[in-house]
Amino acid sequence: MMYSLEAGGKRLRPILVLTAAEAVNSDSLARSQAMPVASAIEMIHTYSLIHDDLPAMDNDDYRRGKLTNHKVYGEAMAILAGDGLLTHAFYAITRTVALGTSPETALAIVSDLARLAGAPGMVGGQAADILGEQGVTSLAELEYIHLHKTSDLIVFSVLAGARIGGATQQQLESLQQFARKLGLAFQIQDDILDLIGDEAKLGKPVQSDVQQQKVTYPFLLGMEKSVALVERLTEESKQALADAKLAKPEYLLAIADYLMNRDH
Ligand SMILES: CC(C)=CCC/C(C)=C/COP(=O)(O)OP(=O)(O)O
Ligand SMILES: C=C(C)CCOP(=O)(O)OP(=O)(O)O
Repeated sequence: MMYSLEAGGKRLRPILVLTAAEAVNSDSLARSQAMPVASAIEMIHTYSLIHDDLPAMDNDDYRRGKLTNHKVYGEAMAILAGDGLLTHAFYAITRTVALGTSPETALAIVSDLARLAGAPGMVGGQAADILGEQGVTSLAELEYIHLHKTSDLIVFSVLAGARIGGATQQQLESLQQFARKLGLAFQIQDDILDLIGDEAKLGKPVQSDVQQQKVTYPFLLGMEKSVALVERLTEESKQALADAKLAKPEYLLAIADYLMNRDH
Protein backbone atom coordinates (compact mmCIF):
# COMPACT_ATOMS: atom_id res chain seq x y z
CA MET A 1 0.00 0.00 0.00
CA MET A 2 2.78 2.44 0.93
CA TYR A 3 4.89 1.49 -2.12
CA SER A 4 2.26 2.89 -4.50
CA LEU A 5 1.11 5.79 -2.31
CA GLU A 6 4.67 7.02 -1.79
CA ALA A 7 5.55 6.66 -5.49
CA GLY A 8 4.15 10.18 -5.78
CA GLY A 9 2.06 11.28 -8.70
CA LYS A 10 0.59 14.74 -9.04
CA ARG A 11 -1.76 14.38 -6.04
CA LEU A 12 -4.32 16.30 -8.09
CA ARG A 13 -7.40 14.95 -6.31
CA PRO A 14 -6.22 15.76 -2.74
CA ILE A 15 -5.11 19.20 -3.95
CA LEU A 16 -8.63 19.73 -5.34
CA VAL A 17 -10.22 18.74 -2.00
CA LEU A 18 -8.07 21.24 -0.08
CA THR A 19 -8.37 23.99 -2.70
CA ALA A 20 -12.16 23.63 -2.96
CA ALA A 21 -12.51 23.86 0.84
CA GLU A 22 -10.43 27.04 0.86
CA ALA A 23 -12.21 28.48 -2.16
CA VAL A 24 -15.53 28.31 -0.31
CA ASN A 25 -14.20 29.24 3.13
CA SER A 26 -10.73 30.75 3.53
CA ASP A 27 -10.72 29.90 7.26
CA SER A 28 -7.67 27.64 7.89
CA LEU A 29 -9.92 25.28 9.91
CA ALA A 30 -11.67 24.20 6.69
CA ARG A 31 -8.33 23.18 5.19
CA SER A 32 -7.35 21.06 8.20
CA GLN A 33 -10.80 19.41 8.35
CA ALA A 34 -10.41 18.58 4.64
CA MET A 35 -7.05 16.84 5.11
CA PRO A 36 -8.36 13.33 6.03
CA VAL A 37 -10.70 13.47 3.03
CA ALA A 38 -7.81 14.58 0.80
CA SER A 39 -5.81 11.54 1.98
CA ALA A 40 -8.81 9.27 1.45
CA ILE A 41 -9.31 10.22 -2.20
CA GLU A 42 -5.61 9.66 -2.94
CA MET A 43 -6.00 6.16 -1.42
CA ILE A 44 -8.97 5.45 -3.70
CA HIS A 45 -7.18 6.82 -6.78
CA THR A 46 -4.02 4.84 -5.98
CA TYR A 47 -6.03 1.63 -5.52
CA SER A 48 -7.64 2.21 -8.91
CA LEU A 49 -4.24 2.61 -10.57
CA ILE A 50 -2.84 -0.55 -8.92
CA HIS A 51 -5.82 -2.56 -10.20
CA ASP A 52 -5.83 -0.80 -13.61
CA ASP A 53 -2.19 -1.88 -14.13
CA LEU A 54 -2.86 -5.58 -13.39
CA PRO A 55 -2.39 -8.15 -16.19
CA ALA A 56 -6.18 -8.70 -16.28
CA MET A 57 -6.70 -5.00 -17.05
CA ASP A 58 -4.06 -2.81 -18.80
CA ASN A 59 -1.07 -5.05 -17.99
CA ASP A 60 1.34 -2.17 -17.45
CA ASP A 61 4.89 -2.50 -16.06
CA TYR A 62 5.57 1.11 -15.05
CA ARG A 63 3.60 3.67 -13.07
CA ARG A 64 4.75 6.93 -11.47
CA GLY A 65 8.30 6.24 -12.63
CA LYS A 66 8.53 2.90 -10.82
CA LEU A 67 7.67 -0.73 -11.51
CA THR A 68 3.95 -1.35 -11.04
CA ASN A 69 2.78 -2.86 -7.76
CA HIS A 70 2.20 -6.38 -9.12
CA LYS A 71 5.66 -6.38 -10.78
CA VAL A 72 7.23 -5.94 -7.34
CA TYR A 73 4.85 -7.77 -4.98
CA GLY A 74 2.97 -10.17 -7.27
CA GLU A 75 -0.64 -10.08 -8.43
CA ALA A 76 -2.22 -11.38 -5.23
CA MET A 77 -0.55 -8.73 -3.06
CA ALA A 78 -1.32 -5.99 -5.60
CA ILE A 79 -5.03 -6.90 -5.53
CA LEU A 80 -4.97 -6.89 -1.74
CA ALA A 81 -3.03 -3.59 -1.55
CA GLY A 82 -5.80 -2.06 -3.68
CA ASP A 83 -8.51 -3.60 -1.50
CA GLY A 84 -6.75 -2.31 1.62
CA LEU A 85 -6.47 1.24 0.27
CA LEU A 86 -10.12 1.26 -0.82
CA THR A 87 -11.31 0.17 2.61
CA HIS A 88 -8.97 2.42 4.58
CA ALA A 89 -10.21 5.46 2.66
CA PHE A 90 -13.63 5.17 4.32
CA TYR A 91 -11.99 4.92 7.75
CA ALA A 92 -9.87 8.01 6.96
CA ILE A 93 -12.97 10.06 6.16
CA THR A 94 -14.48 9.35 9.55
CA ARG A 95 -11.45 11.16 11.10
CA THR A 96 -12.72 14.50 9.79
CA VAL A 97 -15.47 14.45 12.44
CA ALA A 98 -12.83 14.54 15.21
CA LEU A 99 -11.51 17.74 13.57
CA GLY A 100 -14.91 19.45 13.82
CA THR A 101 -16.75 18.48 10.61
CA SER A 102 -20.41 17.79 11.38
CA PRO A 103 -21.52 14.12 11.24
CA GLU A 104 -24.11 15.16 8.59
CA THR A 105 -21.40 16.57 6.31
CA ALA A 106 -19.17 13.53 6.87
CA LEU A 107 -22.10 11.24 6.01
CA ALA A 108 -22.81 13.18 2.80
CA ILE A 109 -19.12 12.80 1.86
CA VAL A 110 -19.16 9.04 2.54
CA SER A 111 -22.33 8.70 0.48
CA ASP A 112 -20.80 10.69 -2.43
CA LEU A 113 -17.66 8.54 -2.32
CA ALA A 114 -19.51 5.22 -2.32
CA ARG A 115 -21.53 6.39 -5.36
CA LEU A 116 -18.82 8.18 -7.36
CA ALA A 117 -16.05 5.60 -6.79
CA GLY A 118 -18.40 2.61 -7.04
CA ALA A 119 -20.44 0.85 -9.72
CA PRO A 120 -22.43 3.97 -10.73
CA GLY A 121 -19.12 5.87 -10.89
CA MET A 122 -15.47 4.97 -11.43
CA VAL A 123 -15.90 1.18 -11.30
CA GLY A 124 -18.73 1.38 -13.86
CA GLY A 125 -16.62 3.61 -16.11
CA GLN A 126 -13.71 1.18 -15.95
CA ALA A 127 -16.05 -1.74 -16.70
CA ALA A 128 -17.42 0.11 -19.75
CA ASP A 129 -13.84 0.88 -20.84
CA ILE A 130 -12.86 -2.78 -20.68
CA LEU A 131 -16.04 -3.96 -22.41
CA GLY A 132 -15.47 -1.24 -25.05
CA GLU A 133 -12.10 -2.74 -25.96
CA GLN A 134 -13.96 -5.76 -27.31
CA GLY A 135 -16.05 -3.86 -29.89
CA VAL A 136 -16.67 -0.54 -31.60
CA THR A 137 -16.79 2.48 -29.29
CA SER A 138 -18.75 5.58 -30.35
CA LEU A 139 -17.94 9.11 -29.22
CA ALA A 140 -20.97 9.04 -26.89
CA GLU A 141 -19.76 5.80 -25.30
CA LEU A 142 -16.26 7.19 -24.91
CA GLU A 143 -17.66 10.28 -23.17
CA TYR A 144 -19.59 8.00 -20.78
CA ILE A 145 -16.39 6.03 -20.03
CA HIS A 146 -14.30 9.15 -19.35
CA LEU A 147 -16.99 10.87 -17.29
CA HIS A 148 -17.23 7.88 -14.99
CA LYS A 149 -13.76 6.36 -14.85
CA THR A 150 -12.06 9.76 -14.41
CA SER A 151 -14.41 12.72 -13.86
CA ASP A 152 -16.30 11.10 -11.01
CA LEU A 153 -13.31 11.12 -8.60
CA ILE A 154 -12.60 14.72 -9.60
CA VAL A 155 -16.25 15.59 -8.95
CA PHE A 156 -16.01 13.86 -5.57
CA SER A 157 -12.85 15.82 -4.65
CA VAL A 158 -14.32 19.22 -5.46
CA LEU A 159 -17.70 18.48 -3.82
CA ALA A 160 -16.12 17.04 -0.65
CA GLY A 161 -13.88 20.08 -0.17
CA ALA A 162 -16.78 22.43 -0.89
CA ARG A 163 -19.06 20.58 1.56
CA ILE A 164 -16.44 20.97 4.31
CA GLY A 165 -16.12 24.66 3.44
CA GLY A 166 -19.91 25.01 3.89
CA ALA A 167 -21.00 25.49 0.25
CA THR A 168 -24.65 26.15 -0.56
CA GLN A 169 -26.66 23.71 -2.69
CA GLN A 170 -26.44 26.10 -5.64
CA GLN A 171 -22.65 26.35 -5.28
CA LEU A 172 -22.40 22.54 -5.13
CA GLU A 173 -24.37 22.26 -8.38
CA SER A 174 -22.11 24.72 -10.24
CA LEU A 175 -18.99 23.08 -8.80
CA GLN A 176 -20.23 19.68 -9.97
CA GLN A 177 -20.38 21.07 -13.54
CA PHE A 178 -16.93 22.61 -13.11
CA ALA A 179 -15.41 19.29 -11.98
CA ARG A 180 -17.25 17.17 -14.55
CA LYS A 181 -15.85 19.20 -17.46
CA LEU A 182 -12.43 19.53 -15.86
CA GLY A 183 -12.28 15.74 -15.42
CA LEU A 184 -13.27 15.10 -19.02
CA ALA A 185 -10.61 17.54 -20.26
CA PHE A 186 -8.10 15.87 -17.91
CA GLN A 187 -8.72 12.38 -19.33
CA ILE A 188 -8.57 13.60 -22.96
CA GLN A 189 -5.26 15.30 -22.14
CA ASP A 190 -4.08 11.99 -20.56
CA ASP A 191 -4.92 10.20 -23.82
CA ILE A 192 -3.05 12.88 -25.81
CA LEU A 193 0.01 12.61 -23.54
CA ASP A 194 -0.10 8.80 -23.84
CA LEU A 195 0.66 9.37 -27.54
CA ILE A 196 2.95 12.38 -27.64
CA GLY A 197 4.19 12.87 -24.04
CA ASP A 198 7.71 12.54 -22.65
CA GLU A 199 8.25 9.13 -21.02
CA ALA A 200 10.61 10.50 -18.35
CA LYS A 201 8.06 13.14 -17.27
CA LEU A 202 5.08 10.76 -17.43
CA GLY A 203 6.85 7.95 -15.54
CA LYS A 204 5.41 5.35 -17.95
CA PRO A 205 6.04 4.30 -21.56
CA VAL A 206 4.39 6.22 -24.39
CA GLN A 207 2.39 3.90 -26.67
CA SER A 208 0.23 4.27 -29.73
CA ASP A 209 -3.53 3.65 -29.53
CA VAL A 210 -3.02 0.74 -31.88
CA GLN A 211 -0.41 -0.87 -29.59
CA GLN A 212 -2.69 -0.28 -26.59
CA GLN A 213 -5.77 -1.48 -28.50
CA LYS A 214 -7.59 1.43 -26.83
CA VAL A 215 -10.23 3.70 -28.28
CA THR A 216 -9.47 7.28 -27.20
CA TYR A 217 -10.43 10.83 -28.28
CA PRO A 218 -7.26 11.22 -30.41
CA PHE A 219 -8.12 7.87 -32.03
CA LEU A 220 -11.72 8.93 -32.83
CA LEU A 221 -11.29 12.67 -33.47
CA GLY A 222 -7.63 13.11 -34.39
CA MET A 223 -5.06 15.11 -32.46
CA GLU A 224 -6.00 18.64 -33.54
CA LYS A 225 -9.69 18.29 -32.63
CA SER A 226 -8.80 16.59 -29.35
CA VAL A 227 -6.53 19.47 -28.31
CA ALA A 228 -9.28 21.97 -29.25
CA LEU A 229 -11.79 19.97 -27.20
CA VAL A 230 -9.54 20.09 -24.10
CA GLU A 231 -9.40 23.89 -24.51
CA ARG A 232 -13.18 24.21 -24.97
CA LEU A 233 -14.00 21.98 -21.98
CA THR A 234 -11.55 23.92 -19.81
CA GLU A 235 -13.20 27.21 -20.79
CA GLU A 236 -16.65 25.74 -20.02
CA SER A 237 -15.38 24.47 -16.65
CA LYS A 238 -14.11 27.95 -15.81
CA GLN A 239 -17.54 29.41 -16.65
CA ALA A 240 -19.21 26.94 -14.27
CA LEU A 241 -16.66 27.92 -11.62
CA ALA A 242 -17.57 31.59 -12.07
CA ASP A 243 -21.27 30.63 -11.69
CA ALA A 244 -20.49 29.18 -8.24
CA LYS A 245 -19.56 32.70 -7.00
CA LEU A 246 -17.00 31.43 -4.48
CA ALA A 247 -15.20 33.59 -1.93
CA LYS A 248 -11.75 32.72 -3.32
CA PRO A 249 -11.90 30.91 -6.70
CA GLU A 250 -8.37 31.95 -7.89
CA TYR A 251 -6.54 28.71 -7.09
CA LEU A 252 -9.22 26.47 -8.63
CA LEU A 253 -9.02 28.66 -11.74
CA ALA A 254 -5.22 28.32 -11.77
CA ILE A 255 -5.52 24.51 -11.50
CA ALA A 256 -7.85 24.44 -14.54
CA ASP A 257 -5.33 26.46 -16.59
CA TYR A 258 -2.40 24.37 -15.34
CA LEU A 259 -4.11 21.08 -16.30
CA MET A 260 -4.87 22.26 -19.84
CA ASN A 261 -1.15 22.97 -20.41
CA ARG A 262 0.32 20.07 -18.41
CA ASP A 263 2.97 17.77 -19.86
CA HIS A 264 2.70 14.98 -17.29
C1 LIG B 1 -11.80 0.38 -10.73
C2 LIG B 1 -10.60 0.77 -11.53
C3 LIG B 1 -9.54 -0.25 -11.67
C4 LIG B 1 -10.55 1.99 -12.08
C5 LIG B 1 -9.44 2.58 -12.90
C6 LIG B 1 -9.77 3.99 -13.30
C7 LIG B 1 -8.75 4.71 -14.14
C8 LIG B 1 -9.05 6.15 -14.36
C9 LIG B 1 -7.65 4.15 -14.65
C10 LIG B 1 -6.61 4.85 -15.47
O1 LIG B 1 -7.07 5.12 -16.75
P1 LIG B 1 -6.10 5.00 -18.00
O2 LIG B 1 -5.77 3.55 -18.24
O3 LIG B 1 -6.71 5.78 -19.11
O4 LIG B 1 -4.82 5.81 -17.47
P2 LIG B 1 -3.28 5.47 -17.55
O5 LIG B 1 -2.89 5.91 -18.94
O6 LIG B 1 -2.64 6.32 -16.50
O7 LIG B 1 -3.13 3.98 -17.29
C1 LIG C 1 -7.30 9.11 -14.47
C2 LIG C 1 -6.16 8.97 -15.03
C3 LIG C 1 -5.94 9.74 -16.23
C4 LIG C 1 -5.11 8.11 -14.51
C5 LIG C 1 -3.89 8.84 -14.08
O1 LIG C 1 -4.23 9.84 -13.16
P1 LIG C 1 -3.17 10.95 -12.75
O2 LIG C 1 -2.55 11.55 -13.98
O3 LIG C 1 -3.79 11.90 -11.79
O4 LIG C 1 -2.06 10.06 -12.02
P2 LIG C 1 -1.02 10.45 -10.88
O5 LIG C 1 -0.45 11.81 -11.19
O6 LIG C 1 -1.79 10.43 -9.58
O7 LIG C 1 0.00 9.35 -10.93
